[in-house]
Amino acid sequence: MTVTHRLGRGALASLPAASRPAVVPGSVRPGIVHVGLGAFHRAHQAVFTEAAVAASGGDWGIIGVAPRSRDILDRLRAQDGLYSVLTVGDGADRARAVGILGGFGHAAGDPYGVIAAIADPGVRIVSMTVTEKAYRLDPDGRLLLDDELRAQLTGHAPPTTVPALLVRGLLRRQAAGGGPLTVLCCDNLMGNGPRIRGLVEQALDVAGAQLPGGVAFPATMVDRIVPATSPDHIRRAAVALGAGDEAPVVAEHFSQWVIEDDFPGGRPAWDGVGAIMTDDVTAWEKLKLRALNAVHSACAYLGALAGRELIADSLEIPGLPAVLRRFIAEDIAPTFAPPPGVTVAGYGETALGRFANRELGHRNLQVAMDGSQKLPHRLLGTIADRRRSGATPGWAILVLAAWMRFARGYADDGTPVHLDDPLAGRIRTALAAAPDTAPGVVGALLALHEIFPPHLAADDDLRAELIRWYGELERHGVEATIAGIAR
Ligand SMILES: NC(=O)c1ccc[n+]([C@@H]2O[C@H](COP(=O)([O-])OP(=O)(O)OC[C@H]3O[C@@H](n4cnc5c(N)ncnc54)[C@H](O)[C@@H]3O)[C@@H](O)[C@H]2O)c1
Ligand SMILES: O=P(O)(O)OC[C@@H](O)[C@@H](O)[C@H](O)[C@H](O)CO
Repeated sequence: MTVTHRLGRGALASLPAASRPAVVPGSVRPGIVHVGLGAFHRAHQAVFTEAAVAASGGDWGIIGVAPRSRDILDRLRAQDGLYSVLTVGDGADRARAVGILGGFGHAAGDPYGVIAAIADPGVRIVSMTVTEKAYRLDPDGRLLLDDELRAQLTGHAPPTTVPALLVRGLLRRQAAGGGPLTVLCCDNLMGNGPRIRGLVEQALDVAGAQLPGGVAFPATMVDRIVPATSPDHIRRAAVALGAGDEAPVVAEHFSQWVIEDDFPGGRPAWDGVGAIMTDDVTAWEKLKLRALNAVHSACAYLGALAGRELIADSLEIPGLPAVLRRFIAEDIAPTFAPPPGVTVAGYGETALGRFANRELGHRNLQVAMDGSQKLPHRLLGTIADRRRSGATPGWAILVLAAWMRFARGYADDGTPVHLDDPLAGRIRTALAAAPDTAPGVVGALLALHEIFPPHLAADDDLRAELIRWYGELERHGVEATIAGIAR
């Protein structure tokens, strides 16, 4: 099929009825500023919000802010803010346009425009999906200050970073009498609400100010697998939509959102379209980060070392699904009580089924990215909790050993693998100064206090088990190590 025209308001009438947006683009007044206009927001919060506005109304259009590159803004502006979500996984591609984006901002190019949007009284929610590293927090939630950030927070440099946008935006809003506001972090961080509240309080302190009244920071658990869009996805979206789209996102059918209901300025009727509103999201967060994200990381590091490209390929390593099931049942499940009506094993099984969705094309190297920022939230809590109970969580430690092998920068066959991580420099320096042996690598990486809390770094049993697994992976490679466990 040849697609001759591009998505935009003018193309809507020609789209199949099931592919048209639920709201007319530009027709909903903005009530949300969202920072981080990446793939995930466009396939998750934007979709929930559009459905909620279509069903129940409300001025909840979204102003999408790109923090750094303006590429996505150019693509979306050329399409009147429209883009499509390509849903894959059951053999039939489906694409539907989304029209809830009603304005744009660019933090790197026009930070004061973003701050003005945050201060606008019509805006009552500022949400974010900017990846773990953008918050500049250490694993204990301490703000990592440098001269540049300090200058941004105190108003001596343009506020282009996430902490500075939040702080300068809140102060401007307070000065303008902007009214109550909810700051909603939709990143995969444990305790994301309180963590961002702590970030804002520390950053305000540097700015010589205090948290204004009427600002809430609910925690939330977000879940939908949304890989980076590939050229093949762009081609398939155009075919499914019947119009060219330069900004589609690809996603699985599954989508889940659990949110603490603390919105002093109001919120869209997300609960009417499938979101779960709750008083306490902790059990959901632990379930998701420990029984889904950590298992995802396990697939990514073990699979990348074994030379597998996709998450779905990793699951084809003989014996790996069985090892992952034992990781979930023996190490993860004992560490928390799941939400009522959910079992950790059942949830983990569903996650494994979702990871096997080959149509997503989710690359191991994408999930493996930023391990230093992700592992504390998804893996180290499990290890710490099991160690506190006197247990040695062997499967979790195998995953950590796989990350350590991966951090060296080579797959099992000696092919270089790219370490894409904000601490890559620190990691390389630490490894270069240590012997390239199991005890040398494990010792050098455990000493990175930006990743490992002192009680784990000083745990001799953990270290010994890490060295044992690292040695197995070094001697035999991933495939033979996993096969040996299965025997
Ligand atoms: N993609 C998913 O499957 C998924 C699922 C659940 C949660 N999430 C959360 O959403 C986040 C983003 O995922 P995505 O798929 O949209 O990724 P993406 O790569 O498409 O977008 C990342 C966004 O973060 C911004 N960003 C990256 N580094 C930054 C920095 N240092 N400072 C400021 N902004 C920065 C980018 O500009 C971009 O807007 C994830 O890190 C995760 O916390 C993603
Ligand atoms: O998005 P990240 O980079 O925090 O982690 C990579 C994946 O584990 C993650 O994106 C999952 O796909 C997602 O969390 C599923 O909801």
